[in-house]
Amino acid sequence: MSGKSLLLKVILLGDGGVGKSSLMNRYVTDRFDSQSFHTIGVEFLNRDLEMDGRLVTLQIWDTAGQERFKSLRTPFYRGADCCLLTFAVDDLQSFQNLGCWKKEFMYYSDVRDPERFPFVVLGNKVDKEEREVGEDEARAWCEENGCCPYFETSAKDDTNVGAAFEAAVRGVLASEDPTDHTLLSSSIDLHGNRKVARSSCC
Ligand SMILES: Nc1nc2c(ncn2[C@@H]2O[C@H](COP(=O)(O)OP(=O)(O)OP(=O)(O)O)[C@@H](O)[C@H]2O)c(=O)[nH]1
Ligand SMILES: [Mg+2]
Repeated sequence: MSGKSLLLKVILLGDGGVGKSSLMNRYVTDRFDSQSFHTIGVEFLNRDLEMDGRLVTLQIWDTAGQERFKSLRTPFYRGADCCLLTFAVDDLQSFQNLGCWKKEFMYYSDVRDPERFPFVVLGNKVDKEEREVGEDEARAWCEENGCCPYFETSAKDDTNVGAAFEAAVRGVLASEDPTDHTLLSSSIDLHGNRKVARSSCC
């Protein structure tokens, strides 16, 4: 296994309140807060994982879904390797807005190859009894919008959260030349302090 870690930037988009911050926190810290506050602007957390013998550092960017924060979040779309479009299954409007989120991402991210860019769709809050969006309906949207993978998740119950983020990594590794990505290498200095050096391979 290579000692260098591939740095992948994934970005969580979707309406305010669908659970983006909760999904990121569940995946990175394995915690859930039933009283979480709306995000202002963007926040990010890293998680290391191993996929098919490769070390990957997943840099998860969590954005504010509320419209009033649009100008704070859009500058962070550039350089994303994958976009996780998120809605809540108990909120029809958040599902109907998926197309707008995709458009907003495409407009501001300026991706090199829009046809091949990997999206993953997450229908969150499946632990809730009352649903406004059926699984079939969500899968049909994904089929019509580039056949992106779909996951029914619950940040609360930890349902499919890891699977969704891992699908994002698989999507990136399958869609692009992985040598395009930034490599992080661990090195030891002469004084014995461990440091992380950032180096680009291209
Ligand atoms: N039942 C249930 N509640 C959830 C789930 N995920 C998030 N929530 C709750 O939904 C509310 C909003 O969650 P957030 O994670 O803050 O939503 P967000 O998408 O980050 O919202 P913005 O930051 O405004 O864009 C909080 O009260 C969470 O506790 C889930 O899977 N199930
Ligand atoms: Mg948030």
